[in-house]
This record gives sequence, C-alpha cells and structure tokens, in this order.
Amino acid sequence: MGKDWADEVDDDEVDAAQDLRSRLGGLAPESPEPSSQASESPAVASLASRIGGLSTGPSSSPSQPPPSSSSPQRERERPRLNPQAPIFGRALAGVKADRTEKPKEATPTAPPPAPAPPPAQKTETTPGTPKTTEPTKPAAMASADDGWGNTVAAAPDAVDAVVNGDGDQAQSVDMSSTSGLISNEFQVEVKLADLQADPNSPLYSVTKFEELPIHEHLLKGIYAAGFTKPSKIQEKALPLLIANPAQNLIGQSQSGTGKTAAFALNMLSRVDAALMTPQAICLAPSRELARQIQEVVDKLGQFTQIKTCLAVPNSWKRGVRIEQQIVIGTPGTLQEMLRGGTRHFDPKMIKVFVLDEADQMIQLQGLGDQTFRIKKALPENVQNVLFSATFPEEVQEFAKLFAPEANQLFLKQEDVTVDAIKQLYLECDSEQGKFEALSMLYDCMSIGQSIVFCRKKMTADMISDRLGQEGHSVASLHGDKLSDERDAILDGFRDGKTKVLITTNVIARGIDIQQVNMVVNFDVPDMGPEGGFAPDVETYIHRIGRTGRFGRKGCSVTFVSDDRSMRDVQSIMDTLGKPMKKIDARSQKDLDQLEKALRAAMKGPN
Ligand SMILES: Nc1ncnc2c1ncn2[C@@H]1O[C@H](COP(=O)(O)OP(=O)(O)OP(=O)(O)O)[C@@H](O)[C@H]1O
Repeated sequence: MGKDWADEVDDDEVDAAQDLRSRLGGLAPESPEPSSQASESPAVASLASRIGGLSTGPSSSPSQPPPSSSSPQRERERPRLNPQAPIFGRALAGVKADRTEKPKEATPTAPPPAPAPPPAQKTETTPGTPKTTEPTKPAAMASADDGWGNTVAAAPDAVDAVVNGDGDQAQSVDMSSTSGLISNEFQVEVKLADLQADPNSPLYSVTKFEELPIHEHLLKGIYAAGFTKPSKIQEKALPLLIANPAQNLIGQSQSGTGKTAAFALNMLSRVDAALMTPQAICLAPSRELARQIQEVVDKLGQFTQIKTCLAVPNSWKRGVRIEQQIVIGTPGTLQEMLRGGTRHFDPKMIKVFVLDEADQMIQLQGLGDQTFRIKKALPENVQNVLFSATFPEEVQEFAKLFAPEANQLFLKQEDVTVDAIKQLYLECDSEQGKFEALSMLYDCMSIGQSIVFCRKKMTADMISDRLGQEGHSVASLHGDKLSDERDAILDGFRDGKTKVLITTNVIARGIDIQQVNMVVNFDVPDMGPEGGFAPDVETYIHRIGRTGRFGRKGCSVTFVSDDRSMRDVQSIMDTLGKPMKKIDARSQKDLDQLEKALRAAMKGPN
C-alpha cells in the first residue's frame, strides 16, 4: 500500500505504528500535536545508493541532482526544441553513447424546476467552463499508426483526434497555442455515450440518475455538473449508501470513475440543512484532495442550503464554532478541531464518516492512527463509508473491522487499472540519463498537461529548476511548500497556466485534472524503509490514475535506470497482470516509436 515515508502525507499528520486491531478496540491515548510539515525520511537517499553501481553516464553522484553548474553549459550546447522535429533522436544521443550493459434529505428552500439530464453527448472544456460544441468528427480523421502497430485515426490540422482501437470514444485536443507559459488554450472534447453503453466499461450503468433515490435538488446539481448517466460504482453504491437504515459501505472502483460523486451525494442526502452543525465528515490524505472534494460537494449541492467547511491547515479559525453541515479535511486538522471537545462542533451529531483513499487512511503507519482517533469521537452508529481504487487484501480485513457489516464492492485484481492508460517504461542508463530523457520528453508532456512523480522533494525541485532554466513551463509541488503556495501551484496547474507539474506522492491520489494526459514516474514508487523498498504497486496505480480520467485516454512512462528499478517494474507488471511496453533509450527506433505512440495516445499533433 502507499507509504508516506518520503512526502506523501498531509502536512499536519503524525506517524504512528500501533496495532490496528488494538486501536479499533479501545484506543484513545492522547494524540501527539501534529507537526507542521511532512518530514523527509533520511532513507530516501537510498535510491541513489542503489543506482550508484550502475552506468557509465555522466559522473554525477546518483543521490545528487546533476551539478547545476554544468547545466547552463549543456543547455547552451543543446539544440533548441523544434516541435516539428523528432524528439528523441537529438535528445538522447548522449545517453546512448554513455550506455553500458544494463542489467438524508437535504432541506431545500425553494421548489426547483424539474431537473433534466443534459444531452448525452457531452463536451467539456478546461474545468469550470462548460461549453457546448459540435461533437468530434471521426469521419474526418486519417488512419495512422499509433507507434505500436495499432491503427488509430488521426485528424489533420489544428484539431487532432484519435479514436481508440475499439472505436468507443472520440476525443480531440485543440492546441491553439502550444508555446508560452500561460498562453495555451487547451480544450478536450469527450463523447461518453458509447463508453457508458459498454457493459465492460467501469463507466457503464443500466440506470439513469433519476432512477436512483436522489433528491431532485441534487439531481439538478448532478446535471449542472454535466453528468448524464451514473458510472458503474455510482449505480451500485448509491442505492446501498442512501438506503435506510444507513449501512456501512466499502467501495472499490478504478481511478477516475466517479467515486467522489458517490460519497458526496450520500453526505448531501443524509445531512439536514436546517441544523447548523456538522453532520458528515469526509477525510482525505492531502489538503489538495480535501479542497477538490469540497468543490465537488459544493457543486453537487449547489441547489440545496447545505454548506461545507474545509478542515486543512490554515483554512479555519480556532475557537470559532463550525456551523456547516459537512466537514471535509485532513485527519490532523480534524483532530485539532475535536481536541476542544464540543467547542468547535459536537462530534456526536455526526451521522456519516467518509474516508476517501481509505486504504491509505487506515494503514498502520501514517494516517491510520489519526483516523482511528477521530472515529472514536463519533457515535457508534455512524455510517462508515470507505472508498478507494486500491484495497490490498490485508487492508480489506482492516477495512471490514473499521466498517463492520459493510456492503462491499471490490474489484478483481486484474481490473484495478484502466485500460485507457497506455503503460510504458523507458530504460535509461543512469540518473543523468533520466534527466536527459525527461527534458526531451517535454514536448510530448506539454501537448496536454503532465505530472512527473519523484521520490524526493529535493528531486522535484531540482527537476523543476532545471526544466524551468530550459524555458519550460513547470512547477513543483510537495509538502515542504507553504499551504498558500501549494494551493496556488495546484490552481495554476488546474487552470492550465503550468503545463507540467513535478511532484512527490503528495498528489498521487485522487487529484482530478481531466486534461492530464501523461504521467511520468521519474522514480518507480517503492514502500520505503518500512517496506524494505519493495515496489509500491498501489502508489503506482494511483499515480498513473491521474490520467485517463472518466474515459479519457492517457499514458504513463516509468523510468528505469538500473537492475533494481527494472525488477521493480517487472514486479508491478506481474502483480497487475498487464505488460508495459519497453522503450530502450539507446534505440533510435524505440524512441521514434515512443514519440509516435505518445502523440497518438495523447491526441497530439502527428
Ligand atoms: N456520472 C458521471 N458522468 C460524467 N462524468 C463524471 C461522472 N461522475 C464523475 N465524473 C467525472 O469523472 C471524473 C473523475 O471522478 P472522481 O474524481 O470522482 O474519480 P475517482 O473515482 O474518485 O478517482 P480516484 O480513484 O483517482 O480518486 C471527475 O472529473 C468527475 O467530474
């Protein structure tokens, strides 16, 4: 399961390694004061030592960033990127030369007009600006090779479109401008109707929202959000969640399939807007995810009088009574709120307790301790709702203890990843080779938007600085940044002001930015020192799940640079039962193929 040993955690959490079962039984020792920042484990340097043995690449210490003093020189020597030219031939020449052998009921105030679903064919623009345009025109597309020998359709000119092999979806990207830091106009059109009609799709359902037991004010919110039909998890979970008497639920569904709306609608259905006190709590592992969930709840609940309160560091005032019906936050801040007894709100009024990313929220190390303490303050008959894209077997057992007699919706292991995400791995010679590759990938990464995940905050900053020096539009986000800064960085990325976000596991889970069409694992995720640095399959699943949201396509590229990272990737492939396409950074043919495949997978211009 995902570990937070490097930087995954919210900045006000504490670690605890107590036995979960005993905590479930009768815990409640006084909780420690949360620290103000996530700490960097000293063990994070160990990747460097593992890589140390390899490669004849440029001789920087693998644990260190490439020497910055050498960068400007290299930058001057490197030809400027030309969007028309093949990317990798130029880029990795040095790498190739250096390569050696490698191993309830809402209380409405005004009666609403009867809600009506939006048209089935949905067009979305950059978040927040719903816009209707003509559907994409697959007929205008020309056939092309996607780089792997599959035929895809490619549209010419400014709007390039690709229909996937099954012809089940049409998307287009309009890149009116692809250069400049803040000037791109990015537009994605998605036709979901066909996808939602495919019984094998996690987005499929036989039901309409009106057939679910949802209040008409919430139906209005659903349609205002642009949803036409429920996804599979929504169709299955909502009737179980909303039924009375309330029952616990543990729900698993692939990343990007609409779990948030499922638990948000349940909270909105169960709280009473006439009562000016919290009645539902939703916990998430990061401030970014908590903010996002709040936005979803606010949007779906916009035709009710229900209000939400964000409980993350610097978002609330100590001593001020909380009157909003739904509190969404991170465990450390919730604990702080509850530390004053009933001063901020009466926890005995809570009816619903939701854990998003639940497997992480109840894990032994990290957030679990705080989560369990909060649960102890709530009434025994609270409805416990646990959602995640991943529930490793051992965590399923804990989840069932946390939410006794829960209705359970679990996926088969082979179904946990979304097929629309094309998974690749790129063999590099060394850490330095990884930087070279990343720099050269930038043209592909910036066709839409991309997230680059690294193990360490320091690496994220260093990559960001370096790409920035090359004139690229990037930002880094991790737990060492101040709260306001973190918010501004993610908002800027959401708004498309930044094309590439370099980050740690802090936003590996839950973050929903539809235009992200590429994820790069600069480092293969691992379990850290407590997990013996074993590959972290769950974190891998969540990381790549930042793309391919609700039927969109995307691709992930995982960098390997030594025997160990290769073994880790192999192990992830074995666990998921899905091969990743290998790209050899030494092979011009492979690199050309990669570029072609990435462009095809990301609907970029060919
Ligand atoms: N019924 C629907 N119709 C269309 N779009 C939907 C529907 N439900 C959710 N979405 C959209 O799908 C996207 C992904 O939803 P969400 O973030 O809830 O996924 P998730 O399952 O929680 O993913 P993760 O496991 O990564 O947290 C969001 O942009 C959301 O607005």
